[in-house]
Amino acid sequence: MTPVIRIDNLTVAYNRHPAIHHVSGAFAKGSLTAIAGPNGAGKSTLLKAIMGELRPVEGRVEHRLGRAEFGYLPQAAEIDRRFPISVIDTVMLGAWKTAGAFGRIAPGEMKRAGEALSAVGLDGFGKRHVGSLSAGQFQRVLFARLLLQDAGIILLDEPFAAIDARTTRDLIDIVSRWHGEGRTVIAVLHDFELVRAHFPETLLLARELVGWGPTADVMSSANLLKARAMAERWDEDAEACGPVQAPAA
Ligand SMILES: Nc1ncnc2c1ncn2[C@@H]1O[C@H](COP(=O)(O)OP(=O)(O)OP(=O)(O)O)[C@@H](O)[C@H]1O
Repeated sequence: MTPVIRIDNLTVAYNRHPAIHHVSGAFAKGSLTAIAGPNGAGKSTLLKAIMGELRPVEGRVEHRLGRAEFGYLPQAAEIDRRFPISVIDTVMLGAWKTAGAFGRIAPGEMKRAGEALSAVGLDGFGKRHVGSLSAGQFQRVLFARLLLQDAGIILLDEPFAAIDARTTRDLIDIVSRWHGEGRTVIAVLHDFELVRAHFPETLLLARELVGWGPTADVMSSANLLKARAMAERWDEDAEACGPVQAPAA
């Protein structure tokens, strides 16, 4: 295995309370990994630490990748869709890597944005305001933006939450295509059926690491029980840890 991201004894805290604690391991280049675990297990925190958005209080995330190599889909709840922006302009935000000085759009990017919208089944939606879309349509737009960004590492936070079965199927097809193209995909998921059906690797988290490896091994009944017990124990016992965390520069 060729590791593309190594995690070494990683602890991330909010106001000195650890959200994830002493996590170590590595993501192989081209792997497709689910991050699973109970509510509050630290899944989103781990994703943000991998991106460099949160700074560890202990340990480190190691890679040799620039910011442009990371494509990120935040949780839907973190996005304000009242911002007055069209569908096509939202997709074009994925082209920032190739945008010139003062955000000038490189020739051909508009065409690629249209193609990305087609690929997610949203032909003809370009001029619509994002606030007018259904949750599933908006998620398709965010996938189109990732298609345009063309990143080597794709981080998805609950990409299939609150969307219907057909949209989920279509978006899983895109995830599988990214995997087939050799990209490294890491997705936070709460739906264990989806994890078992579509994700070869799983990182099971309950603030501490419960297991990390082939999904069939990691998602055992014993590990899931352990994860639940660990999460409940942490809720009661979470202690202050390390210095106050500063936001990443
Ligand atoms: N900005 C923040 N400030 C303070 N505490 C936070 C912040 N973000 C998350 N936390 C806390 O850190 C812990 C881990 O949160 P995180 O969102 O990473 O978990 P999660 O596994 O993604 O949860 P869920 O499945 O509910 O989305 C939780 O106890 C949460 O309340």
